[in-house]
Amino acid sequence: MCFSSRPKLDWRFVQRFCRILKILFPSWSNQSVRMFMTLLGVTLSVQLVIYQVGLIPSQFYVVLSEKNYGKLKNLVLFAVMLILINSTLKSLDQYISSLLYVSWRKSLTEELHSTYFKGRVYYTLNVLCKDIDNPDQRISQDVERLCKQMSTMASRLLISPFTVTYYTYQCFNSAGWIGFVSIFGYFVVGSIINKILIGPIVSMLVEQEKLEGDFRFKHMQIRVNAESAAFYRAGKVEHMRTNRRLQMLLSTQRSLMNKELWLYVGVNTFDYLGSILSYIVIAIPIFAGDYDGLTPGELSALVSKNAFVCIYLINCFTQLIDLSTTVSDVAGYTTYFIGGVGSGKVHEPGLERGTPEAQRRYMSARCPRGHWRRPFLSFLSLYVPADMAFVLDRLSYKSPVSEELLVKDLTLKISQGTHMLVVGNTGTGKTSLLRILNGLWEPCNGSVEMTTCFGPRGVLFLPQKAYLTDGTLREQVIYPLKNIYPSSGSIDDERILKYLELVGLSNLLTRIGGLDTKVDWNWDDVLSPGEMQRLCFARLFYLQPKYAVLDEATSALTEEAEGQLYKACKQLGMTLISLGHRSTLKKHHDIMLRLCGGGQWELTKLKEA
Ligand SMILES: Nc1ncnc2c1ncn2[C@@H]1O[C@H](COP(=O)(O)OP(=O)(O)OP(=O)(O)O)[C@@H](O)[C@H]1O
Repeated sequence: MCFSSRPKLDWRFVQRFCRILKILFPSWSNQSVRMFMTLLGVTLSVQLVIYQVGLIPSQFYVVLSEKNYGKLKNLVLFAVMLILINSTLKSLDQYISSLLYVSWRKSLTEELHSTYFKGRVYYTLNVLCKDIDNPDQRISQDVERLCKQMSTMASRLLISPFTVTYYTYQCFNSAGWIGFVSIFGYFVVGSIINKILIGPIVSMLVEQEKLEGDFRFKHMQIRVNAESAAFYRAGKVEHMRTNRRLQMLLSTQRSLMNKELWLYVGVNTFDYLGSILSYIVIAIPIFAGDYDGLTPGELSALVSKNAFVCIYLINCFTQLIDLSTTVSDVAGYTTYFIGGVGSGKVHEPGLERGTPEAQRRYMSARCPRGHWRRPFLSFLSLYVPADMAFVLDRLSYKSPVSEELLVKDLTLKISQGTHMLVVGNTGTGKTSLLRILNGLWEPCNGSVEMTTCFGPRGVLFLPQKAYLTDGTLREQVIYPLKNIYPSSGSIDDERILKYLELVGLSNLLTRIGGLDTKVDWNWDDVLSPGEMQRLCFARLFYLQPKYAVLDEATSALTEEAEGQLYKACKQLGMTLISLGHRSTLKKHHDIMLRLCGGGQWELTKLKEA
């Protein structure tokens, strides 16, 4: 599922929001539910205390007009006590809200992570499906904002029906039905104006979020490629380009602020008119003579109480309006992303083939040897012998953005012991063939079947860009395994050291200070491209797959080093499928697949069997 339209407040939105609620409250016994219930209790108590605090000024009017010293003393003590209780409860409310925020952020982010890293969703979202901008920002920043907003607003929203009913009743008591109707009418008018003013702001907020992400991404791009940029002495151009992104962001922010100005005028007018309205609604029964029998002190107390009740009722309504703004602003887009991605229904080419069985096998790295294996994608009804890695049948494929076929009707079997070299001009689709074999892209026609598993003892891909993750040297070597072998395993240490030596990186160990030394640098910044490629080969030797697919994996090495590494691969029993431009690669392979462009290809023998 790729996202193609902007978020709307519709039925789909409600469904997605419910999905989020399910993640936040997975079961009744869940810690979040308990915390939320406590928060609800505390918020309710705060409301009760606030009501008492709100009545204090009116009581002061009475006591002061009576000049009663004894009552004044008691009232002061009562007021101080209420204020202490109020501040304690409010602080508790804030504290529980913060805890709830952390707990919700954990649940929501972990849920998103589990979908994002499932299969190859992260690849699909970042490379193939461009309809979601900056997924990283959605996961890190938007989730944070949504959880913060919800933890502060949710409990208040839930108790708002009670507070609204109670204060409506109080307002009706002191100012009659005119008071209640005027305030309700005022709220309706305020909401309509608010809705009109907020309309253009929502879409602009979404745009601003996108530009914010783009600006941050530009800085990240420079951070990751600082050395390359420095070689080009690209400071000036990068300065200009980064400033351009900043300008775009700031100009959107400025337009947003211009539009927000009218919203602020509306909101502030609404707030201050509300306080005057409270006096107008009490003025009506006073002028009508309903309270003629009251003393000036009692009348002041009534006006004060009525002002508090009316203003608080307006405040309750204002909170509801604020919440609708929050929902359409932050939650709108975030829910769109979280509800959509979190549902785990992002279309992912090849996932059917790789998941869940293949993924499990890939990560657990326990591929049985010497068995007949069931194909992942069963276009053949027969079982395929275990000495075969891929069966391609009239396979045609193209790039996702083009209609032109890169390769047409390719039929081929890749079997154990037959090393294959794939060559061809730039852009003829060599790496794309690997994407198809790996299930990252879908073929247009024909079929491709992987008849062995991913990972150790199956197939391992070394991509064109050597990828080093964060972590220790050991973690680089055992990648993508997580912790199959305990870090204290000495046998494992011996193997790792042996392979580091074999690829000519023993000095790295001395430099870093050990296999498990924690590093805080980015490996890409401290290793040369050749060292990175060598480290990837150490990884390959450590994992010892039956089939190694190498995409220009030796391009940064000398021919001599390349020869040594290929020899070591073969000694370890690997069958090689290589992509590359160097003619020296031919001698390490048995067959050669040449991609000629325009869908054409040819297969030739390099060595006699
Ligand atoms: N993610 C992508 N989205 C759209 N088009 C892509 C994507 N990746 C690659 N392409 C396009 O697909 C075509 C084949 O690319 P591929 O990477 O397979 O080339 P190649 O033969 O490996 O080239 P090289 O020898 O330079 O590595 C190219 O035209 C490329 O621009």
